[in-house]
Amino acid sequence: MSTAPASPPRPPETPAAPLWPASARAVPGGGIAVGGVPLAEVADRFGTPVYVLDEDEVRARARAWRTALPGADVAYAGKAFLSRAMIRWIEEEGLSLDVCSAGELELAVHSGFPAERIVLHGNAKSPDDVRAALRLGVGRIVIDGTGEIARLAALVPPGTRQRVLLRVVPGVTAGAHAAVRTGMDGQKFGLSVAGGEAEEAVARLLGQPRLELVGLHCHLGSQIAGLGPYVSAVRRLVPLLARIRDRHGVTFPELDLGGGFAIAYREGDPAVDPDTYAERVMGELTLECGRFGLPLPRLTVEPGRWIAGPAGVALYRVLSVKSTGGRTFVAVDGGMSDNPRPALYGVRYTVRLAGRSSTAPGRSVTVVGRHCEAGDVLADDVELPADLRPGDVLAVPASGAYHLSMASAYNLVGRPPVAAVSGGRARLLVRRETLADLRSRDVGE
Ligand SMILES: Cc1ncc(COP(=O)(O)O)c(C=O)c1O
Ligand SMILES: N[C@@H](CCCC[NH3+])C(=O)O
Repeated sequence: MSTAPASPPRPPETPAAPLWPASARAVPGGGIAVGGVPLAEVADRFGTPVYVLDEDEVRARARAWRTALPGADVAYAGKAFLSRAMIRWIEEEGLSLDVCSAGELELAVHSGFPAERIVLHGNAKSPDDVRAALRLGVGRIVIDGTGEIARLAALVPPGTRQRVLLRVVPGVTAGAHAAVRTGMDGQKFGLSVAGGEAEEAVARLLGQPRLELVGLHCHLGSQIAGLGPYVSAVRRLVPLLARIRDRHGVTFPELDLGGGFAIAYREGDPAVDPDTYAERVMGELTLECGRFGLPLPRLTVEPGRWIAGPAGVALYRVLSVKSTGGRTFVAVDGGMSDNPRPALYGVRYTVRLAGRSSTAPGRSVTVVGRHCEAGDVLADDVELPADLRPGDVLAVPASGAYHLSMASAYNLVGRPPVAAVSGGRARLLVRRETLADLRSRDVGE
């Protein structure tokens, strides 16, 4: 008999987190409502698959970081999910915005986001990215490599200075999957602290009159469930700041510790709590700066998943229910084209019947997508009612981050729409990608 693997120990500062937006309610007579709107209604009105985004949840989550870290700069990482409405909410909540391409940047600025509150990242910024950043006047550009320094300086108009941060690699291993661990040497982002490349780049940057180096940046990785890695990063970066002060007589006004804060995907998963982050990480930063006689820099954090993820619920319709080889497969009308995360990182989700009630007993099923890969699995061994049938609406919580922003046109299915819910009303934010959209790009013979 096989025994279930023990769940990994949860760091004490990361409590189990709710899976659903705070507004989620059971609908009398069956189903689930979010933002005061029954999910079955959203599915009927906009079709499936459809992504539901709870506006109040996004705003509350954005505010949670600002409240936990008064005086700090909270930059939403737009790669998690970006749309005009999202940009407006983030702007109205007083956050900054982290972008990593001319595309994200142009959308933000053309949606009215103030360019001076934008931070541009990227390990391989194209000439278009850099030109757009300078033309639109972004607040800060994060230098990721030594070769970028002279190239950027050459493009800055004479008589002006561009504020920059330098992305460094503190040598901290953290993150839920190898593909999203960026805090240690041996991966493509940033410059090594241990190898000396970071200090060498600081010296070069300080020699560029058109660049104003305002601080260091690091981003350790994503879906980091504990705070230990952030504390370790502070312990590596503050001594570096002291060495820079001793060598160059410069103290930086800013320190950007990136994002990466974990959310829950399944019942019992841990998540980072902003207040505990503030206590532990600001506490450590204050202590370390005091130890080295450095003034406290203004902290920047860059939460992406933590703000957008739990505010999103994906809705699918069941297309087939099939028992074969000892398993029951429930296939839905979306999958790895709208959510590539299970295939990329082996993540498994929570799935609930959302459109009706059922008194049937539960049975264990595997919820799969409609794409042509056996790895297109949304959830393994989840309990769903035994009377589940084609046409039923299923809801997948924690779907707001890194689904649609990484969605593809695989199998020419078309990317799903996004509907915002708030105060009992639903409205379309992003329309469905149609077959006509897909055909219109195909211009050759
Ligand atoms: C530089 C940078 N900042 C912030 C983030 C946001 O990460 P997360 O969505 O895990 O908070 C990322 C992505 O991992 C990133 O690359
Ligand atoms: N795309 C990853 C996170 C990477 C964050 C970007 N640096 C995910 O879905 O979990």
